[in-house]
Amino acid sequence: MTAARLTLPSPAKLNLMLHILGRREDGYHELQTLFQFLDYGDELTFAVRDDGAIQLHTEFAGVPHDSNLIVRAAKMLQQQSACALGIDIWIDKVLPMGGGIGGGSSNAATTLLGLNHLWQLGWDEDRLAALGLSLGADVPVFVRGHAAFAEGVGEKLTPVDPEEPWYLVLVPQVAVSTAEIFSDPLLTRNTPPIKVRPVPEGNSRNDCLPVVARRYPEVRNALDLLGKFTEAKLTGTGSCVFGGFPSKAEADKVSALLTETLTGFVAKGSNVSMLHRKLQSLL
Ligand SMILES: C[C@](O)(CO)[C@H](O)COP(=O)(O)OP(=O)(O)OC[C@H]1O[C@@H](n2ccc(N)nc2=O)[C@H](O)[C@@H]1O
Ligand SMILES: Nc1ncnc2c1ncn2[C@@H]1O[C@H](COP(=O)(O)OP(=O)(O)OP(=O)(O)O)[C@@H](O)[C@H]1O
Repeated sequence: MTAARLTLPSPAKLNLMLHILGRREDGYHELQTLFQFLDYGDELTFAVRDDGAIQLHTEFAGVPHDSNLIVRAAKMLQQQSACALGIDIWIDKVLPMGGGIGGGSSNAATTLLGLNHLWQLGWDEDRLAALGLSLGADVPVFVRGHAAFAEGVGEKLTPVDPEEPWYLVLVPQVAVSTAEIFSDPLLTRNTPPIKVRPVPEGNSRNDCLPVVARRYPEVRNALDLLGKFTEAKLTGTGSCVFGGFPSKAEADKVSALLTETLTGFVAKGSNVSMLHRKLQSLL
């Protein structure tokens, strides 16, 4: 019998590179990006209710429950599967919002996979990923749970296995709006598509970086600081900045230099998301 209560991780992601190829008629941008997970994230706890209600018990500053991706994912899955059960949800939120590390999208994916399990719906990954895409471009990769080269708006995924270094992720104290960056007239939108597979070395650029760095001095500072120790990169549309290190000790050493005004965390890169490792262990 399936347990009626479940705690699951909701990991962060990094975009190891991000190219913008063009803009579609609906305003969304065609991308090529490389996703890898971090062994670092939020934790969601779910408890089944039999009255059909969907209740999030943790308050989010600035995000009403009706627009929270956790609640939206749960309601959409309940509706589309015609499930009569409900759910109580709690979250231990550690991922910064508007940081480009996919917290909201990851929470939505953890909710979809957790409820599929607890409500015993038997939906396959294709169906859950398609539902996830309607909630956000980054949701499908979290549903699939494997590092991937992504195309389209992020939904055409090819699993890949890049190196898994330790990362130091800097968290500038500013939230960047993804929509605002994608609508900036100065954004580069005509990078030629990479046609060779696997993606050749040296394609580590993020096309959003010049626009984000121009708008946010906090992000510029973080890039300058980390750039003294390793190649410093922007994830997604920011605000987080990251760099890889061969060992935890080396990442920790740089992390120890951070001040109260610029914080960060050290985490291992992972090609199989910790959500999927946990779900696998339940089977
Ligand atoms: C930048 C990335 O984080 C890279 O992983 C993602 O592409 C963004 O994914 P996301 O946060 O799930 O984005 P969504 O919530 O789907 O979109 C937020 C807004 O960003 C813009 N947007 C997003 C993705 C994309 N490929 N093109 C866009 O133009 C759209 O204006 C959209 O209204
Ligand atoms: N469960 C949630 N967690 C975080 N943000 C949420 C959630 N639900 C809705 N949001 C909204 O989504 C916005 C983007 O949050 P998110 O944490 O996904 O940003 P991000 O890391 O920049 O994402 P991405 O890398 O996908 O662009 C938040 O500012 C918030 O308004």
